[in-house]
Amino acid sequence: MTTEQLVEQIRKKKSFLCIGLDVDLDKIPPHLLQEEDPIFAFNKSIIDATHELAVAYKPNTAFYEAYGLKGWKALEKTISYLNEKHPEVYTIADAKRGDIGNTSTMYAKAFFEDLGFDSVTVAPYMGKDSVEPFLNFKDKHTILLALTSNLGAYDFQTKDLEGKTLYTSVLEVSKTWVNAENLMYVIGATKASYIGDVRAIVPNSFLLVPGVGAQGGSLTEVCKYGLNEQVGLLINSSRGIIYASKGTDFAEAAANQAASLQQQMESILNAG
Ligand SMILES: O=C(O)c1cc(=O)[nH]c(=O)n1[C@@H]1O[C@H](COP(=O)(O)O)[C@@H](O)[C@H]1O
Repeated sequence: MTTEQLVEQIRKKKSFLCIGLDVDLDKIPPHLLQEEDPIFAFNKSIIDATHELAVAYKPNTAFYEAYGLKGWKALEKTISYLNEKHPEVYTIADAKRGDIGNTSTMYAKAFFEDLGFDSVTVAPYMGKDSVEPFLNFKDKHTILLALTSNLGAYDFQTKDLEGKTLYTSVLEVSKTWVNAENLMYVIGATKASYIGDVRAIVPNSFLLVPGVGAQGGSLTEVCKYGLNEQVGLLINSSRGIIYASKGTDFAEAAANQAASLQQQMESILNAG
């Protein structure tokens, strides 16, 4: 999906919500465990109940890899379901990959060609030649970790490196890479006060912002500093939406949580 198509969906749905499909068999409603594929059954119900409220879905691959072959099959079924039934929805493989060039090419093929995701999260640590193989794919986005939501972000990312912080270097340098227009950046919602500095460097880039909900980030604060002319934000919530109930009403409860965020987003967009 192109950036323009994503923006069109955001305007149409009045939402820049991304729902994280981080499926943990210990947390899903127990009655689903009797299904042949409980992970897919859970995802399908969540998607069916929320697809009009969200513009994107982000399965974090750890939650699928943890269940081996069964987990990977459930991931495949989930992305195929989204691509076939809801092609207007933007999809993110949260895999945080990145390696030497020929290996990154294979990662990119796995997520873009084999599975058919619109985007993948990538770590910038190994530099240009580890990221450009992802950027070579047309109409696909590479979402580079810049300033993450966790406490460990302060270990390296905000440290001074020749007069600038490491994360600002990541933003400045990556902007110069081949097909940099295919880049988006991860900025944690818990780091809202830094978003003004981020926007000074990448005013037009989309930011994927996880950390609203379970991690305590504020949607209003993120929007205050992060919105741009094309909206430019995808706000992710995983646990806060998908585990709203452990009962048979789990999909409805998830939809209520998603609707509450969508309504706040609509008011923010109307006010802008
Ligand atoms: O790349 C990510 O999506 C990500 C980056 C980051 O800085 N922080 C972060 O929480 N995430 C992911 O975003 C999701 C957040 O989930 P919740 O805290 O349950 O909403 C998880 O899949 C995380 O792995």
